[in-house]
Amino acid sequence: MTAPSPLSAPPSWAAPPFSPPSSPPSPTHHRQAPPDRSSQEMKTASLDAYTASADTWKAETDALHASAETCKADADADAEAKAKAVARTGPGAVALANARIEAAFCWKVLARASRVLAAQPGEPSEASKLAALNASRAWMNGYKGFYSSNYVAITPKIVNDIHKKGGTVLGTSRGGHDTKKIVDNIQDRGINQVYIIGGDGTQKGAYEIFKEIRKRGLKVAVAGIPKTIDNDIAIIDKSFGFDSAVEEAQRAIDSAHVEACSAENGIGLVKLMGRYSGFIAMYATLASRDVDCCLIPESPFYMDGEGGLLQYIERRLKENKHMVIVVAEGAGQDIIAQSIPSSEQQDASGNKLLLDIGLWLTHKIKDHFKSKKTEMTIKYIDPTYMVRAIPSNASDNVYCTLLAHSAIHGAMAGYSSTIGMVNGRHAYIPFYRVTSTRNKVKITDRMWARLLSSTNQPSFLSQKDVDEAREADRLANKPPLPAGANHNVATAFGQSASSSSNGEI
Ligand SMILES: Nc1ncnc2c1ncn2[C@@H]1O[C@H](COP(=O)(O)OP(=O)(O)OP(=O)(O)O)[C@@H](O)[C@H]1O
Ligand SMILES: O=P(O)(O)OC[C@H]1O[C@](O)(CO)[C@@H](O)[C@@H]1O
Repeated sequence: MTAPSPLSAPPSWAAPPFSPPSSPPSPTHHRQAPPDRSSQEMKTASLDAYTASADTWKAETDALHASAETCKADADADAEAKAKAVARTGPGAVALANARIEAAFCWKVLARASRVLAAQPGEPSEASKLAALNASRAWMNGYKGFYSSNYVAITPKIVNDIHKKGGTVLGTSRGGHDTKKIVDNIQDRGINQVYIIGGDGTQKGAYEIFKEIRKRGLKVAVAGIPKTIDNDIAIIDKSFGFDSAVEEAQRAIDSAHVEACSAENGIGLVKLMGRYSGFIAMYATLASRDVDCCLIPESPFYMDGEGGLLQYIERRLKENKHMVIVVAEGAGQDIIAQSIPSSEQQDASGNKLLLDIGLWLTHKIKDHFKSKKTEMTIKYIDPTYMVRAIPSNASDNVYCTLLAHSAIHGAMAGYSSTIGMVNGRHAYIPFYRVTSTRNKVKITDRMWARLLSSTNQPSFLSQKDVDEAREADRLANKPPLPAGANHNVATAFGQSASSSSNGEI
């Protein structure tokens, strides 16, 4: 499809074509009339002369205008031909075609919207164009909002200061992703761009919507915007919300440190969110520098015996008289399952519910020191939703703005993808790359080594564990093959596969 045809009439902002003044300009000099002719004759003669010259001017101007139009048309045709030539050969062929489809489609939408809004045929007026573009809508309370409640119109005024509030003005929910109902709603309402904001599960839901839209041949761009405090979304450097959560988690660790220092053999124990990844615990520990032990799901540990956690706690209290332990909520699930039958319960989205490692550790440590008849005081802090309910910080506010800009640019050009920062640059990432694996802390990477040197904790790992972890990382980061990839692509893909820089920020 070619780019939308230029407007038939010049755009309203174009200056009207020059036209000479209807009444001849007053002469800039006064000639003395000869005494023998009547002044009226003279006036008529001079008026005729000016009218004739004005007509000449108009004719010349019209001719100039006509040639300008011709030149412009030639220039447009030339540019179009050049663009086509580039598009046929250059890598931008798909992007240009998409852009044209999108642009043509947008004009149609705008024209339709203007007819509705301004009840007038023909090209959209400026006001109706603006109104149509402003017809942004938000579906409330997550995916089920597409079909269980009406949308709300959002305007610049409504969203003006939402970045200063915690939580989400759109509301959220788990479960309720009915792909058919969602896409039916999108199709029935003539929506051509959908922006979906959320964590790894949300991105998976966005991918399902994209596949259904593609199957139906709809011209709808789907933009997935990653947002979760867990930072567990693959490929991207970090997720929006992560920095704010780390900042708040550090405050909980500071409180645990104060309490631990205020008691004989005081232990401050903090449990932090992050679901099955330990990024919040790792980065809050590095930020705080008052932590003696950080336990995350990705780094197994054991309690008893030589090199175990209880032995380390005893040693640390002897050295320092107090200590701070940070535990990610997903850590130690294998150990707890040995004493508490794993519930296998799930939330509405299918996420496995975690057993409470914080309470379990608190009781285990208390029982241990009681059995040793050693004085010890443990203060357990579980900030839970406080880490998530805070307004986003400055770093996340800027990141969020850039994500929004990138998402809109991509959707307006017709792309469907997850948007995110990869190695410091914003990128459009195919949904299947983001949804095929989860971002987890790599305990063989430098960042975890930096943590171990910061806390001086034992790695709780044998060489066998480290080798197994390296192999698991390698396999987890081998990019999945695109659907239907042939042998050559598979080989090429295998060669180009490089481990993503997850976990390093
Ligand atoms: N594989 C999937 N296919 C379709 N929809 C999914 C899938 N996984 C999750 N969803 C839907 O995406 C929405 C959000 O998922 P979930 O509750 O797991 O939160 P999330 O996006 O992972 O965010 P967070 O990790 O911060 O909790 C839910 O409505 C859920 O039903
Ligand atoms: O809000 P809910 O359903 O209690 O879920 C809590 C989970 O959500 C998150 O905050 C974000 O995924 C996790 O860190 C946490 O485990």
